[in-house]
Amino acid sequence: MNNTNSKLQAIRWSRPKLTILNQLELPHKTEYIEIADSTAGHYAITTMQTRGAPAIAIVAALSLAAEVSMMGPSDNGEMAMHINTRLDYLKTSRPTAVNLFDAIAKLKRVVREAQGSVAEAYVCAAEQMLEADIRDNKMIGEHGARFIQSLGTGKKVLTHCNTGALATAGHGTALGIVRTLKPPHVFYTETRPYNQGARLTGYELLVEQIPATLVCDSAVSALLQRDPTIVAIVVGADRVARNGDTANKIGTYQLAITAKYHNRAFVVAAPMTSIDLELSEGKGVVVEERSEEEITWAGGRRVVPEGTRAWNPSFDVTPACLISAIVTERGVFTKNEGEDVYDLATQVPQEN
Ligand SMILES: CSC[C@H]1O[C@H](OP(=O)(O)O)[C@H](O)[C@@H]1O
Repeated sequence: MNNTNSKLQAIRWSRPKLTILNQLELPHKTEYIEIADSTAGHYAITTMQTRGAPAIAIVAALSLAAEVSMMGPSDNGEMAMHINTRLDYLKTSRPTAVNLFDAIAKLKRVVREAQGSVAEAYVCAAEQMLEADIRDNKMIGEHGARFIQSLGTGKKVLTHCNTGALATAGHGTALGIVRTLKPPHVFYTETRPYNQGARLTGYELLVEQIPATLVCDSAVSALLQRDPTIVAIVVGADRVARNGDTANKIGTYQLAITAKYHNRAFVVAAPMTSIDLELSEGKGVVVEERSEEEITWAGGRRVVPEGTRAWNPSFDVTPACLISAIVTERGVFTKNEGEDVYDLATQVPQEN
């Protein structure tokens, strides 16, 4: 149900059992761990055993679906109160990706409007999120591939972080465009300090047998200077504001700057679940800051002098003026002539 390649199923759901691929162990070990309830779901998200804006929302929703499925018959009122309390707890797992908050708001509405069993209504809604994400990603892949091809045939692209099947329910967003496009070559960044690129995107591209080269985050400007056939940088998103400002993995902003300087397209791939139409601009995004140890330790030991301090923001915000196009499942959106910002509330057709 989740995606075409079983090696790349980040999330496995067969009611009432949820298992996730422990991404802290990749690429050395392919280990699936069972998530039996919302406490385990919160832990898996906070520790980044599972990560990626869409995947975070889906694992949160399904972790509570697993819990609810095992609770047996209960009063609808009590079940609704339990579900809402646990959804509020899951909200505290990570602050930046809007997908989690969007999913929780939708699930609370399902509980409020349930006609029969609240538990059944909740579990069905959580299951539908898994299926919808794959559908959306396939559409993003189609729209995005066509857009990149319009920039010139047989061109190479560069991507950042991991936005593939390991960050979603399957196929992926920016890496979903790469999967659909199948460019002659893909460059991907390490994406320090968690190394989503080196460990996860590299793993996906090797499994899919797409020709690719890993580069350090710091090598991208030199690479664009050296290789004019890299036609676009394609990245994912954790939260896109109404004006197009985009919060994404740390390092994205400087990729957008160098893309602009080297006159290459800078493309954001974002399902509607990553677009926050209630946020007018990027200034309002809460950027998660993670532990210094994610930078100062590696392989279980300190790799810097004792006493080193580190700043470890997990995301940055790229201004809309640096973004050439925003690819969603509903189409590709560009800024109007002479405009430095988008108006996604009017540009993107709303769900009927
Ligand atoms: C389609 S994944 C979107 C987004 O999530 C990643 O962050 P993290 O690995 O910390 O969860 C990265 O920012 C991706 O671009």
